Amino acid sequence: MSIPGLSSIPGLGQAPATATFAPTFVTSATVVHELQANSEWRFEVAFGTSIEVKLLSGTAEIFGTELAEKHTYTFRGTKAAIFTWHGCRIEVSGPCEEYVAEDTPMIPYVNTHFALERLRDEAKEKGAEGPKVLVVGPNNAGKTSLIKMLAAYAIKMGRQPMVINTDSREGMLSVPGSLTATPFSSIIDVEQGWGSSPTSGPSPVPVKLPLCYYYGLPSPEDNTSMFKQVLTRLALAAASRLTADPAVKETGMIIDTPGAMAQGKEGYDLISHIVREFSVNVIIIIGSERLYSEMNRRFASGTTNTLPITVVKLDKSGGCVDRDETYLRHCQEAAIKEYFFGDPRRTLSPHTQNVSFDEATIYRIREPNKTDTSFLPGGEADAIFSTSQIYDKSDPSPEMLHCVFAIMHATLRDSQETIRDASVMGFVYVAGVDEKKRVIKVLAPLNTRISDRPMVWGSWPEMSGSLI
Ligand SMILES: Nc1ncnc2c1ncn2[C@@H]1O[C@H](COP(=O)(O)OP(=O)(O)OP(=O)(O)O)[C@@H](O)[C@H]1O
Repeated sequence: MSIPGLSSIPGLGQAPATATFAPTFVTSATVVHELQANSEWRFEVAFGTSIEVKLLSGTAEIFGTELAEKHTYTFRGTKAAIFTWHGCRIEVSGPCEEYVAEDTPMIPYVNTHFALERLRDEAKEKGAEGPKVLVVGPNNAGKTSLIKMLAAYAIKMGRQPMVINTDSREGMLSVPGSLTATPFSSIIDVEQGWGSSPTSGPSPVPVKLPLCYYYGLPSPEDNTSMFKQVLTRLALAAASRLTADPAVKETGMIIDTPGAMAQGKEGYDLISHIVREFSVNVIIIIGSERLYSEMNRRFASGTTNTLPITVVKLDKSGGCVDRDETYLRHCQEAAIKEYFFGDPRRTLSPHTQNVSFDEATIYRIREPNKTDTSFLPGGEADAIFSTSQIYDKSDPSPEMLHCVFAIMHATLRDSQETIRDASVMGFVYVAGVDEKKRVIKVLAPLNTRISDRPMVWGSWPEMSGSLI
C-alpha cells in the first residue's frame, strides 16, 4: 500500500519519544524552526492578530493535512500544531505563543487510521458500509483534532469520509447551533479549520456541502428531547447520503461529540442514542479512563447491524489547550462573521432585507431544562412543556436585535415537528428592529425571499454585539 507522504512513516508501532518542551515565548520577528522527525511545533495566535507560516523544506502537516512547500499560510485566532514525520524547516513571522514538543500521540493515532483502512477495504470487498466511528471524550481532549486527522488521512488515500458534527457549541462548516453531516472529497482547509461551505464567490480550496439541521442551544442538556430528535433526523439524512454514494459508503462516518456527553448517566444515554441511530461500530474514547471503562461496560460485547462494536482508548495529546468562554465566544463570532462577510481571501456581500412584523413567522426554541417550573402546581409544568410544543411563536421585538435565525426548509403551514425535522436553508442576522415602522432588517447571504419560511430562533449562537 503506497500513500504519498504516509507510506514511509518511521517508527510505526514504536514507543513515542519522551517529552522535551522548550519554554513558551512570544515572538513577532521572522524565525526559522528546524523540526526533528516525529516532533511538532505548537502555536497559539490570539484573535485580532495573525502569523504567516511557510514550509521551507521537508514534509509537515496540520492535523493530518499536508502543507505545500513554499506556500504562505496565514493563521488568525488559532491554537494548533505543525507535525513532521521526517523533519522539516518552517519559517514563521508574526506574534504567537509557541514551543516544540517531541512527545506526541501521533503513532497510536496513525495506527488507528490504518486499522480503519482495513475495515474500509473489507467493506469495499463485501459491498458493505465502511466503519461508523464515534469519538467521545471530555472538553478539549482533542476529539475534533483527531477527527480532522483521521479524515485528512482518509482523504489522502482517495477516500470520502463523512464527518458528522453533533457539537452545537461549535459549528462545522456552518453557524454554531447547527448539527451537520459533510462528505469530504477534497482537502481540508488548514487555515480555516475545516474549510468553507458554498456561499458566493470562488474559493481556493473546494467548498464542502454540509447537510445541516438546527438545534439552536449550546448544550444537549438544554433540551435533551429536541437534541435527540434532531440527531435522529441527521442520522437518517446521513444514512441516505451514504447509500447514494459508493465512495462515501465504503469510507464510512466519523462522528464528533460535545464534551458534555462524556459524563453522567444522561451523557452516556445520549452516546447510546447516537450509537443506535448512526449504527456506530467503532467507539474511540480520548482522554478519560472512566469513560473508557463505562463505554466498555455498555458496548464492548454489543453489536450494531450484526457487526461487533469495537471500543478503543487513545491518549490525549499534551498539546491540547483549554479554551475558555471568551475564546469560544470569539470563535463563535468569527464563524458568524465569516458566514455573512467571508474571510480576508474571499469577501462576501450579504443582502439586506426588510421583513414586516406581519409577515415574519418566528419560532423561539423552548428550553425546558432551563426554565424554573418549581412554582407551578403538580402537572402544570409537564403541560407547559408538552412534547407537541417545541417552539413558542414570537412576535418581532427589540430582544431579537443581533440574533441569528435559521430559515428552515419548511412551509408556514407545517407542524412544529415538521419544522424541527426540516433541514436548514440558511441563516439570517437581525441587524435592526424598527417598532415604529414595524419592520425587522435582516442580513442574508443571498437575496432570497424568506418571509414565506419559518424562522427558528435559539439561544445559540449568542452574539454579544453588533456584527456590522
Ligand atoms: N497537538 C496539539 N498542539 C496544539 N494545539 C492542539 C493540539 N491538539 C489540539 N490542539 C488544540 O487544542 C484545542 C482543543 O482541541 P479539540 O478542539 O480537538 O478538542 P475537543 O475535544 O474537540 O474539544 P471540545 O469538546 O471542547 O470541542 C483546540 O484549539 C485544538 O486546536
